[in-house]
Amino acid sequence: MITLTELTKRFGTTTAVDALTLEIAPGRVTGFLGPNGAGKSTTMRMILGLDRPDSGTALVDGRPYLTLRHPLRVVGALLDARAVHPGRSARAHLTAMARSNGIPTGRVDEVLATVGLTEVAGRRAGSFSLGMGQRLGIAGALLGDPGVLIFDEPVNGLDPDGVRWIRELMRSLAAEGRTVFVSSHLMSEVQLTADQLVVIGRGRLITDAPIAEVIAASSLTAVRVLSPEPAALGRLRDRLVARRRTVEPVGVDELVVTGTTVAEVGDLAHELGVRLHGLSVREASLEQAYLELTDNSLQFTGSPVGAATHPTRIEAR
Ligand SMILES: Nc1ncnc2c1ncn2[C@@H]1O[C@H](COP(=O)(O)OP(=O)(O)OP(=O)(O)O)[C@@H](O)[C@H]1O
Repeated sequence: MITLTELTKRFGTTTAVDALTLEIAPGRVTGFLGPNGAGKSTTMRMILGLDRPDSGTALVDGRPYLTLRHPLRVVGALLDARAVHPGRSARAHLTAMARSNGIPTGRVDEVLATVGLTEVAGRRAGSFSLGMGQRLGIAGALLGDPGVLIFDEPVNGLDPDGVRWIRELMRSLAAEGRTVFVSSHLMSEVQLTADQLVVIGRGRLITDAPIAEVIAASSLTAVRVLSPEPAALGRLRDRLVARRRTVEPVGVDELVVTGTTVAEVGDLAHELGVRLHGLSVREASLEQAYLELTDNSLQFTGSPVGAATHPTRIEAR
């Protein structure tokens, strides 16, 4: 469990993280999203004691990271896969980490096998490809068998096999009851991997909800209703409008409703005795839902190609 309370970090006049209050629960993968500069890395760095909050607290299993006697046994992290001594072998790197955290060195070979690096364990980490470096970073995160895992952009630069491997690893870590907190800019990947979504913009919390709810709440998610009885369909429309749902009639026998669910429309139709010939949902993609959510919090935005201007900074509204 990770608990953030009013967590705040300023760099000069920039408030990178702004009174963030949040609980990241065990047993599921929580995707951490936000536009560039939203404060994701800074939040992760504060959880790991690498940046000091100006105010508020970040606790891992109820304690500040810096008070943990053997931190790797509580929380494992992959922040920057290049943060490895290039002259050391993968095995020597992990062995040094294990020793400094009171972890039996026999564990090193186990994690090397888990991440598929056994064969190259004696090679210098500096000679590793990007994907091998990511795997080594993940081996380090898993070394202490921690209950909490934090990954910052773990699939950056990986090939499709590597991406799938990380997805399956994160799912299995969560299924074992661990807390898995992962940032990414790849929406399709987050949609496949995460259960819960935390979105921040300009350092502030925008959303903390299950992915399915975020998608259902998008204005681009719509329920389509077909009925052979226009008058009855009109009654259904009136009732939905009274509930402040957005209803768009298509001809006399069809409605497209947003801000609702199939269950709500189906139940209402049943209650009003409306005969239905079709009830289906057209789901927004996570990317569409995310873009709607972050529309107001983009810090840097480009102009359409051809407009010949440079990216501009948008001031807070
Ligand atoms: N060490 C630092 N010194 C000064 N400003 C910083 C520092 N670290 C981060 N910032 C600023 O804090 C804000 C949040 O940055 P952060 O890297 O946490 O965002 P992010 O959401 O991880 O972005 P990205 O998706 O681009 O990685 C940005 O405005 C950034 O420029």
